[in-house]
Amino acid sequence: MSRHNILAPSILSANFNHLGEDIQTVISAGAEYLHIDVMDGMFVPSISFGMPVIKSIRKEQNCFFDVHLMVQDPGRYIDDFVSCGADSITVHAEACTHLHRVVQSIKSKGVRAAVALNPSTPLNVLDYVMDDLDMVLIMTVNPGFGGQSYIPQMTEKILELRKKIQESGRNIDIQVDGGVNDQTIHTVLDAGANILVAGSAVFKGELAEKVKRYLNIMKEYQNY
Ligand SMILES: O=C(CO)[C@H](O)[C@H](O)COP(=O)(O)O
Ligand SMILES: [Co+2]
Repeated sequence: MSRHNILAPSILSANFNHLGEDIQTVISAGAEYLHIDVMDGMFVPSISFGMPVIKSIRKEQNCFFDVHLMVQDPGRYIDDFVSCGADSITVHAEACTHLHRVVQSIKSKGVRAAVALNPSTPLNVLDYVMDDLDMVLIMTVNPGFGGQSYIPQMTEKILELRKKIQESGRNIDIQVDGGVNDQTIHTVLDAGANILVAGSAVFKGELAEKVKRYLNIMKEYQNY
């Protein structure tokens, strides 16, 4: 079966002194998604950035904005993130009291809907929303910071999710986020992930070279 693999560099690890140029570099090198991490200091300990920053990037960028909301009760902000340019919105199952309602709200705005699961959250919390999802995000670190190490037990979770999706005949992307780098990229692709977030591995290196190298690796897994 043919699989569309996508690289999603996370700007959390970018140098904000020249953010616009660096985004252009990774997109020109072939990255299809730009991963945008919003943190509220409540759901996760850290605070990153919000709507004004995203709006400002959107003024100069047409690429696909993959917005990862690490925000408590994200249903309050769906309209705002759609208006500032999100193409896909990911909410955490753990942050939503009414997950089904929030997913419906994202879909009703005509953008892609995704749910993220923390490492300790089981896959079955998705059972009754799966039909409405375009993507599931398996967190391979505990959310909140860039530059953490991949949690090895998450490989089994990715495998299990890929099996579930295949058996159901659904067309849902599996995204992984956290600790994707030279050492772990083959592991997550082998397990069945097809959208790879990479923050520090891309932005702390030679940007274009890293993106191209990862895209070449991902091509090897197209017919998985
Ligand atoms: O959601 C995130 C953190 O919660 C980031 O997307 C993630 O950490 C990317 O950074 P790295 O690739 O360096 O692990
Ligand atoms: Co993220």
